[in-house]
Amino acid sequence: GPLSVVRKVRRRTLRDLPTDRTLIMGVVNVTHNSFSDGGEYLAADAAIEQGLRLHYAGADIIDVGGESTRPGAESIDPVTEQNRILPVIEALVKAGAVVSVDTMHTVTAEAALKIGDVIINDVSGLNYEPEMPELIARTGATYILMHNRGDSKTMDSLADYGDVVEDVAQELTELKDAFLAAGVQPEQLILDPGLGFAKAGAQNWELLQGLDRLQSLGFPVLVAASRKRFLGTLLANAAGAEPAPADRDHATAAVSALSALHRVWGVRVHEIEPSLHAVKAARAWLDPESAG
Ligand SMILES: Nc1nc2ncc(COP(=O)(O)O)nc2c(=O)[nH]1
Repeated sequence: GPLSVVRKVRRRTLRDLPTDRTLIMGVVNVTHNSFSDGGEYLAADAAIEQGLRLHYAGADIIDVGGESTRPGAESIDPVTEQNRILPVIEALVKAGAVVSVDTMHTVTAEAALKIGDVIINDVSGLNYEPEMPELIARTGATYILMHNRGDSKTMDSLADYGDVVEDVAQELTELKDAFLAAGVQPEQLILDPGLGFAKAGAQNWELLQGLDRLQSLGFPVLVAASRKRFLGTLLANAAGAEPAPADRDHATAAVSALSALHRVWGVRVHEIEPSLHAVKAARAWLDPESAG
């Protein structure tokens, strides 16, 4: 397997990462439909190889998720989720990667935190599990608060906003306040507008245009636009045919560059190099002395 090639390396945490540029979070979705054969073992092995590929391609963080968050996706039970992702998390932590765990389940987050200093990346929005704030407060883990409404089955029907930027800012503030009230320290929190979650088409672009408003809440912001449907819509050809997700990486890199120009904390992407080059160009644009 891939672990035979991994030397014993020092485990790394967020503190080892660059602070002068937007961070690159690579995506590893360990879901049975991510891999052609659907076999769990092969999914884990392939997921570890994919995670190592992204790590060696320069990803600062590897985001490991076991549950598809596509609109309408079936929710999976935490045990299935843990069986899928804990082996992958362990291998990547041992390889020296900084890992975030994409989970809505407190039990999965707790199990992952036993492996290492992982970031908890929770897409549930205001529907977070009641025990999550206490776990985050108790462990001191870094927690990504993402704006969402409803669940994978209802979120598309909940995309009604007065002013999407103001409404998302307000709902993220409610979420943030709930976690602070549970004893979570401000420096543990990262905010995320949840592009594609209870947002339709142009609302995603309005949120990107309103990035400064979200950053004015006083927390680092993660932008996760990579390969999403609203990019496909943008790139549709004259016949209305949209490029496949894997053909949206140039538009993704453009959004990464623009996000980095706004000094966002990080961008969550499926392909590393285009966005890594994009955020380095933005850093040089903002600070020519840093251009080497
Ligand atoms: N923090 C955060 N996590 C996420 N995880 C999965 C997806 C769904 O995208 P994918 O299925 O392409 O990974 N989007 C987000 C997101 O927007 N923000």
